[in-house]
Amino acid sequence: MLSALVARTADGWHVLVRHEPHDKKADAFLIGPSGVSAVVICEHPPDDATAQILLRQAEQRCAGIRSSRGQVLARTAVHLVAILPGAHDARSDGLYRALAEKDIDKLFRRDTTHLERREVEGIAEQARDRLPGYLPLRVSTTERTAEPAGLLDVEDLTEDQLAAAQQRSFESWMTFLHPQQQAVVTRNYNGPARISGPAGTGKTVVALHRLRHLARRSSGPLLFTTFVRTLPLVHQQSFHRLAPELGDRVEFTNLHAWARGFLSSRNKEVNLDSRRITTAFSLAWTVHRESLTDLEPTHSYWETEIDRVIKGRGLRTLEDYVKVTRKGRGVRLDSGQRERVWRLYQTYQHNLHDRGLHDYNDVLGMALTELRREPLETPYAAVVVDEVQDITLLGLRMLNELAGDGANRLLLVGDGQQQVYSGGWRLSDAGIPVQGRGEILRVNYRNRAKVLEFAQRFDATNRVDDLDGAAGVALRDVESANTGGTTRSWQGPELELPDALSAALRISPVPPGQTALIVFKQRDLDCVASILRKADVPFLDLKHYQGDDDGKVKIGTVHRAKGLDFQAVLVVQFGQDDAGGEAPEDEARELRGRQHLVAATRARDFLWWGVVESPER
Ligand SMILES: Nc1ncnc2c1ncn2[C@@H]1O[C@H](COP(=O)(O)OP(=O)(O)OP(=O)(O)O)[C@@H](O)[C@H]1O
Repeated sequence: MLSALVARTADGWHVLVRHEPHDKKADAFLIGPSGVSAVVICEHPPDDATAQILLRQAEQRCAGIRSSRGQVLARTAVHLVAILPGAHDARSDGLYRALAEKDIDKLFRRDTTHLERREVEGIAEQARDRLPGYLPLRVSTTERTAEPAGLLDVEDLTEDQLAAAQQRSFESWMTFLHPQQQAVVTRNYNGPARISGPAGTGKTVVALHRLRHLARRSSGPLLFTTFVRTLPLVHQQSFHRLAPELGDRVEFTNLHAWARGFLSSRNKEVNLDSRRITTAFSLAWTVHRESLTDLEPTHSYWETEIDRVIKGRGLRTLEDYVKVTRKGRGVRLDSGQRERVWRLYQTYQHNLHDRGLHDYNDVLGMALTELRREPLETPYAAVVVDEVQDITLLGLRMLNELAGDGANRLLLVGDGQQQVYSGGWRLSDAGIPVQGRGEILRVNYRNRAKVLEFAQRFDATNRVDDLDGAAGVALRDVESANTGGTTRSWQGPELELPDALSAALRISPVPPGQTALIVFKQRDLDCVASILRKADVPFLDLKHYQGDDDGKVKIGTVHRAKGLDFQAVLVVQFGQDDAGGEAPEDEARELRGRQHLVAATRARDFLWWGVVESPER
């Protein structure tokens, strides 16, 4: 059995085998481009207590292994694998991956590799010192046949390949973490906790490792959720690679889908129809337009007021609305003016009710009420919320109720600087106390230096909030972990945009499948989609993106792109009125700055920024 593992050393894997068998220690350690695995070979699958001991031992033995960049081997990156020689089939149990002998090849699958050769060599060398009692075994190098699978020899690389190899190290987060990231992954929080920090500092990476850490120490389901529909699916793919043994124990779903599924499980009917909701609002606007246009003529400003302030904060009475601080809203309203807005809200509510409709806030409100009436039968061991800055206060209250009280149950991850919707709150407004349990990550790992420098120009000088009213860290103050990168700018009339985009795709060193084209409004998306179609460039709307590399350029608005990253990003900004142009100028400018910052920080290596001079279409 071990010989099957040792045979892989010809392909650049390292195997360290115990001198003497011991039922509470791993039989071998396997180190390769997929990371580090402690391997036990046993007739029967280990029970939980034994698996926990094996895992802890392996984690402790490997603790302190470092990468050449000074990162530490994540405790959560050590896998436990049980090989069952007699079994026909084996099921993973959450603590370890179980494999029948015939399935051993799964350990070496190329799609699980994420470390470069020098990183593997570095780990193996340090592991030898940390694993007394284990002997490194190798097949003789003369038996070496093929080039190591998934590994590259630096001397043999052309410049292009070298660039490609550098990209791959972006996945090393599956094995190596910054010491601060590592600390947050395993820290014990005696209540709700919060991770904030500027774009690209690894907040999601930490959240995924933490999920694995918590799953290893608990039973029952765990939940990862965000506001954006497709984001959880993309992160789910990464998580399955990080923690294949956990199968579906961690649920990845967006907030509203979760709420709807939950309500349906309680036989509560939800009637959510975006088109009809818009009509309900438009009809209300027709009635109240005259009383509000002197304050602000664009109806979407008031639509946002209802969505993010009145309903989003769960306000029930005019008295509450008069008292509330409308953080981030540009139009100041005295109590008489708020009364006028309230009437618009009441008519809108009336219209929804008449049509038997629910809007997005209603769904969250209903789920909150239902959870308060009767909590989940099987509570989540932990709830992790990503991109929390764009969730409404009502959504936060629901999540807090869902997670329940207790240590390590609720983790909120976000960055106030990346808020792409208007309206603001503090976590304490939702009754979520995080004092003493707030972490700020400060090292940007995603963006190459030139890209980061470009993105920092969108960093407003305003004070950055840590999501709870205290000072946070802005993108301009982030430490950069990468060098290099390329940025290009273009400005011209719309007529020349097709040629400019084609040229951008041509000069980009990155394949189309790793490239995203980001705009700021839905109508701009239609425009760039039509350009790509005419140029025969295959593309996929980010609405349907689930993390696969299908060779197509991904296109979408910044609202869809947030939380994601791509090797190359092309941004098309139409004129100066891109973001939330409906709001009064200060608010619009701030929102626009944040949206630009989010768009620019999606790029890892190559960023092209195009400004279309004439917005007329
Ligand atoms: N420890 C690490 N080692 C190597 N790369 C890392 C590490 N942590 C993060 N990264 C890289 O940085 C990228 C960004 O990480 P992540 O998405 O977790 O950041 P974020 O703070 O959530 O970003 P944003 O707020 O912009 O969505 C990852 O895709 C990964 O490539």
